[in-house]
Amino acid sequence: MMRMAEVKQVSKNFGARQNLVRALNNISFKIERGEFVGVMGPSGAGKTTLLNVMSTIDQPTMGRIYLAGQEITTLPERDLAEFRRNNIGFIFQDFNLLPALSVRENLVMILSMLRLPADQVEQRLAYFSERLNLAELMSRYPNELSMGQKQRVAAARALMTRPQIVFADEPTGSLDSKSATELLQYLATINLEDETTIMMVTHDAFTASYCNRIIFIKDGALYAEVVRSGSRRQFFHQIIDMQAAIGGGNLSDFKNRL
Ligand SMILES: Nc1ncnc2c1ncn2[C@@H]1O[C@H](COP(=O)(O)OP(=O)(O)OP(=O)(O)O)[C@@H](O)[C@H]1O
Repeated sequence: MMRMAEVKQVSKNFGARQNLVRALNNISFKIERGEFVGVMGPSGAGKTTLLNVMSTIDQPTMGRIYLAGQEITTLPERDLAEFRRNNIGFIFQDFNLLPALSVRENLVMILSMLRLPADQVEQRLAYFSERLNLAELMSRYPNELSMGQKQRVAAARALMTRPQIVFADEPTGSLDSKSATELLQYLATINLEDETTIMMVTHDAFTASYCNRIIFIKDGALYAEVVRSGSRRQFFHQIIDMQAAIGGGNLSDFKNRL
């Protein structure tokens, strides 16, 4: 297997002196090509920070990060923009759809940056429109979409460029359970069929059970890993058990208030 990502002794601090927050504390791990990795842990553990530094949105305070064999922590901004465009897909909570453009135009704009021939643009639009059930939404504008519909458009936009790695932050957070399951099945399919590597932050054990491996972080450091070996149902229960062990989740928040 080829290495898709490597995080080497990465730390990220916010603020200074008495306001210093160590969001990531000397964390190291690897992701192989084709893995579907979940990131879980209590609120404030550093999950989003980890996703941001790995996806080139933010810079670590210390340490090195490699994506697809390229060290991204030393790339100048100009090269980073191109690296991002060619290699990375983002499915984030604020959908970043351009309000003045229709859904179709939002999607075409992403593809036009890849300078694909027109027939391939149409082909990909058709493929993703069908996969993510967007046909009826194509001529609408973002403010005419529900949260779940926006999330589907955002997912299509992230996947259309056929990135090597997709970073997703709570990608099913705004979806009803049927749409959430569909999106997860779709992510699992492109992970299997296209060997797209996926790294996904989630609080939800059901969502996480679609991954092959879960990295649990606590206080900015690696706490444990759970690798799927049996059925998704068994994996789901392993994830629940680890969530209980790590604490600080919703359940313990609830208990603390009793
Ligand atoms: N821009 C920032 N400035 C200051 N502190 C920050 C900033 N971003 C994050 N932090 C702090 O860093 C720590 C890690 O935050 P992060 O958002 O990565 O956690 P998380 O695990 O994603 O949490 P949640 O599950 O609640 O979304 C927290 O203590 C947070 O308050």
